Amino acid sequence: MDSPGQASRKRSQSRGYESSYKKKKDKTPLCEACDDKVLSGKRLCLACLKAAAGHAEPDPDVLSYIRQAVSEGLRQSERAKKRCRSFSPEEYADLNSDEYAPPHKCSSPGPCAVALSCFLHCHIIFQEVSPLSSMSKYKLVMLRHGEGAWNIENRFCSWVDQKLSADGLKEAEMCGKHLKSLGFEFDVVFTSILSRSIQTAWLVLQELGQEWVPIRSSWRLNERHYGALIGLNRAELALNHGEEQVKIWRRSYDVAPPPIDETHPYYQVIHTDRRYSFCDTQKEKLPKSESLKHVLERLLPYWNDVIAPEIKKGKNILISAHGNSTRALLKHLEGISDTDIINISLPTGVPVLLELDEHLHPIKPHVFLGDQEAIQAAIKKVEDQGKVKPSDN
Ligand SMILES: O=C(O)[C@@H](COP(=O)(O)O)OP(=O)(O)O
Repeated sequence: MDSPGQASRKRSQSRGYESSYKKKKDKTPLCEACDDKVLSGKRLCLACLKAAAGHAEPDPDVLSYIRQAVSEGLRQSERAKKRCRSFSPEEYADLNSDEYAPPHKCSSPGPCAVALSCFLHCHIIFQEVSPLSSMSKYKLVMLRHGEGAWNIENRFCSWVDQKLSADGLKEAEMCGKHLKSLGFEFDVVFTSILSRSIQTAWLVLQELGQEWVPIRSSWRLNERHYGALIGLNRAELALNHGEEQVKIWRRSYDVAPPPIDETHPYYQVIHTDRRYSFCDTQKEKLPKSESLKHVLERLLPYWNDVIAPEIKKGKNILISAHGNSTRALLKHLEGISDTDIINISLPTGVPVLLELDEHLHPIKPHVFLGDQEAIQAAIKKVEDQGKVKPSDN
């Protein structure tokens, strides 16, 4: 007797992928990759889900289904995530999720294996089903600069032009070495106009032996303007305003901190800085405080008009920017929801790889390159910056 996987393989092979994919549009309760019964409210039967996750030998038809579902799922991320959350505990148990614990912090409220049905947040499907990688047309590497002097002091640095710390210099060099070991070659590097992002780009290119690669800098890739919070210590703010408020200021999508005004100790330093005289926006119109939404709004024209066309020409791009400008771009490209973006923090000096199809839609979730355990620890450290220090209690 055929196993469920074999049965589904035979059925989908005899029928062809096209017809099974069309079923999705008819909203039939059958598996979208074969004719088997689906798990309640799911798009695939258990056999196909397992095959997709690498539990069983992947079926070419299932793979080709997943390829399309991935790009559609990413475009319709809100809908896909709702499905993900409706996975029942029995279904989850059946998928033997322990074995497939995610290598990253998944924002799904349940165990990450639930994401098997939404093709969005879980790396498993994408990492284990290797043929998917052949869909990648462009590889975009993004980077939060190496540690800056004020990162160590736990102060909001934002538009204050701090240089890299000694560790930050090492992080940038290590990042370059790592990218070299992976064989990356860049054609253009984009940075903000803040020194820490430019210095990081220099060091990365130096380690790669690609110093000749042009660097293009724009204020539109600058870190978020943190308004009146600039220069303040996050842990002290958490003590005075509560950790929740600090998290809202740092990670919410559409809440901007109070604006900076002329009485602020760093107002003159920032707003009379010569570099802002040559932006594509009048100096007076530059922000005095920004939410992540504002960052995305000022970054998008640069992405659409300058960066994306370079990628489409086939150039390999590195973006050496900041925690929040990178988060904004990731949110846009991956269709991350306003609520899920709250749970994403980026460590310093760690390259983030995003593989894109010809329309610049990601074909799988972003991946942090490097030692996953160390990266998770670094992310936690960034998150903890907004908490009260035990000794301050
Ligand atoms: O402005 C800053 O201090 C940090 C971000 O701070 P958080 O959003 O992590 O609090 O930006 P970056 O170091 O990436 O330039």
